Amino acid sequence: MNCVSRIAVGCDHGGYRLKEAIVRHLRRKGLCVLDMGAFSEESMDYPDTAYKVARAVAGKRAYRGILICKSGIGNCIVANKVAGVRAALCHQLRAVRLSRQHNDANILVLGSFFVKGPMAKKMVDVWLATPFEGGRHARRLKKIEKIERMNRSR
Ligand SMILES: O=C(CO)[C@H](O)[C@H](O)[C@H](O)COP(=O)(O)O
Repeated sequence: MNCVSRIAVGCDHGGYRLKEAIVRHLRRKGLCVLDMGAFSEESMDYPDTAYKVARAVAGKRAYRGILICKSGIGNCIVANKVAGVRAALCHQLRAVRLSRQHNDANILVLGSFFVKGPMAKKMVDVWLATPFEGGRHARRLKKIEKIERMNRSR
């Protein structure tokens, strides 16, 4: 099992079933998965797991993260509060590719109300396989990092 490229995965109750399917999919591919919950469909608060996954990615305990809730919106809001995280909420394959090519997204956020099993797995595969293009996009990410530093100093 490839634990060098550990992927942290998290969800709330609304994303639980899809999270379970994606965790199985990743493990079948031989990837090392850090399943940070939720572990049932019992109602819970998405910030709890979204923050754990974001910290795991920002802290380099996972090289990528995947977050799932009903819309994906709340998870994305939480994850992007953590410096070093570039979380992208995607409902289409094209957005998934662009999130990697242009934004070097390190967390993929999915909404279970918008994306179902087979497409979600395809999106994850594309997301993991698509490289960052660098160049002008790297210049823009440096500006985001500068904003993060300025925010920390306030
Ligand atoms: O973050 C969200 C909304 O922006 C997620 O979609 C949650 O899954 C959703 O808010 C949960 O709603 P519920 O009525 O408490 O199940």
